[in-house]
This record gives sequence, structure tokens and C-alpha cells, in this order.
Amino acid sequence: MAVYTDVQDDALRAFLLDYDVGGLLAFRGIAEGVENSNYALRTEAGDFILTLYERRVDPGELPWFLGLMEHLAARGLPCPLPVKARDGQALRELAGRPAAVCTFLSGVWPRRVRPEHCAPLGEALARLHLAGEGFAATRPNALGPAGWPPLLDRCRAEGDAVQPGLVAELDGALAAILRDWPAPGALPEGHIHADLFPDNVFFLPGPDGKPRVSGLIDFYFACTDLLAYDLAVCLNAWCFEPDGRTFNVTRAHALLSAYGALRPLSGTERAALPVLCRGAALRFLLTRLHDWTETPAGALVTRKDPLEYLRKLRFFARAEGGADIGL
Ligand SMILES: Nc1ncnc2c1ncn2[C@@H]1O[C@H](COP(=O)(O)OP(=O)(O)O)[C@@H](O)[C@H]1O
Ligand SMILES: N[C@@H](CCOP(=O)(O)O)C(=O)O
Repeated sequence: MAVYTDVQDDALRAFLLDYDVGGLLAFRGIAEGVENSNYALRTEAGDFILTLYERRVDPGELPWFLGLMEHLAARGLPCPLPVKARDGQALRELAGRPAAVCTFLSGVWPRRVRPEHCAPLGEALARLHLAGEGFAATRPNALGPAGWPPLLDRCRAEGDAVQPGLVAELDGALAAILRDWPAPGALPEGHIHADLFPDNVFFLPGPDGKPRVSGLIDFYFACTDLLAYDLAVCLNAWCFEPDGRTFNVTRAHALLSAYGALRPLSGTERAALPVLCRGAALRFLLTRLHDWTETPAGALVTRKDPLEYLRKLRFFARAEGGADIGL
């Protein structure tokens, strides 16, 4: 479910009068997604996505996200381009919420990841990092290492009800990750997506029939951080079998090789990748755990399993070297 705010058709028609997109032909709410309300629009000018920004997005940060997408799209990355109204503004208001219209991207996200998805993914991620250069404004990662201890504290009271002993295990894992984390300035930084899960990457078959990336969406966790951390997020999200236990080295190797062909990893980045993977596993474990225990009964949101990421964290803690994670 991701339509929290209802939009009436007369309000939408009036809203669109400020844009050069012609008349509204059809619209429907999109059930997928977690954070915001999304509608698919068809107007006389084509297809668009309307997003109404909900609870967890800070309205003050929206110009940064929209500015980054505009910068990346202008450099040829297949990401949504915010559409400006006639007053030159992409960020407007509808139904009492901050709202933006973006271009619609074709394609389908992979319900079942195959190694053939991972090379185009790695290439797209490297292109994203390279295209982000030159976007001057920065946004710190609120869900980076400094954010993990307070997040764990918020899960302390309820965590052991999810799995006995969980809080103590996470205390130990967090301490080890913070101890091993790269020192400031040690690794290259830039703008990262920070949530490039399969449901945020669209594919279409290329002329050879193999999957080609046709769209990267959902930039609302994007921030300025270690570039290699984005790879760690992808290794977590794309390279395990669905049970979260079995790591697929073939997928990881395809992802890392394709990335490295466009943006070669330094020796320091390669050495840091295992701890970045542990950090990324902990980050998604903590946000899922927090949502698991805090989501009110009856809320129309599908909670995601935090323990899937405990299994991934344990895998990366056991991994003995780069070869175990596809380097
Ligand atoms: N630019 C786009 N083009 C096509 N579909 C989109 C676009 N943006 C969002 N969507 C659709 O909306 C769904 C939810 O979008 P997403 O940004 O992941 O929402 P949320 O931020 O709420 O998690 C996606 O799975 C996709 O179906
Ligand atoms: N990818 C995160 C959840 C964020 O949801 P999204 O729909 O905004 O990508 C997770 O799996 O925990």
C-alpha cells in the first residue's frame, strides 16, 4: 500500500493547469512503495508519476532530492526527471502535502534476481556515481554510522521480543563495525542512492534479449557518503538467495566487475568492502526492526522482516576475505 493521501480528480485537474502537460486523461493510485503516496497519471503529453510526500520525508530536504534527480537525468542517467510547473518550480502542493510530478520510466523490477541483472546494475550504479560529480550541494547520511547507536537504542525495549538475545548481539556487532569503519576521508565520497534494492531498479530486454537497466527510482534516501557503501547496499539487497542465508558469489562478482569497469575500486575501497557490507546489513536490520516494533496494529503497510538482515549480517561477519563476497 502506498496511497496515504487521497487525491480527488477535480483537485488534480486544477493542480495540472499550472503545468504544460495538457489535460488529464487518466490516473490511478500505485499500491507499491512504502514511504510516499504515488499516482500514475496519463495526460495529453504522456505518462507521469505524481508523488505526495508523506511522514518520513523532511520537506526541507525535497529540493535537494529533486535537484539531484534533475542533475543526474541531465547527464543521461535513466532516473525520474522532476517536471517544472510554469512558475519554474517542481516542488508544489496538492491535498495539503508537498507534491511533485516526475517523468514515468518504463520497465519492470526483477521479482527474481538473476546474475544477468547484476552486471547492468553495477554499470548503472557506477554511472550514477560518476554523474553525481558536479552536484555541489551535499546531504549527510542520517542513516549512516552516527545514526545507528540512537536507532538501536530505540529498539532496545522491544528487540528481544523479535528474537531472544537480539539486542546483545546487535550491541556487539555495532561496536565491531564502528571500530573497523573507515576513518573520515579514507575512501572516496560522492552522492549515493543508499537504497538501490531490486524494487527500485527497472529493466527491459535489450536487443540481445538480455536485461538492460531502464530506470532507477526512489532517491529519497540519497545522500553524500562513501561511494563503496552503495555497493555494500547492493551486495546485501541483490546477492542473497531469498532466505537471506545463501550468498550468491556469481551475482556479486558480476555486480562488482561491471561497476569496476567504469569506476575502478581503489585498494582501500576493496579492503573496506567487508565492513561496509556489515554496516549496510545493520542499517536495514535496524530500520526494519524499528518499523517492526513501532508500526501501529492495523497500519496499511507491509512490514519487512528484520531477521533477514540479521542472517546477512552474520554472513558478512563470518566472511573471511574479499573472495567470499565476490571481489
Ligand atoms: N518515475 C517512475 N516511473 C515509473 N514508475 C514509478 C516511478 N516512480 C515510482 N514508480 C512506481 O511507484 C512505485 C513506488 O515508488 P517508490 O519511489 O519506491 O515509492 P516509496 O518512496 O513510497 O517507496 C514503484 O514501485 C513504481 O511502480
Ligand atoms: N529498502 C528498504 C525499505 C525502503 O523501502 P522503499 O520502498 O522506499 O525502497 C528495506 O528493504 O528495508
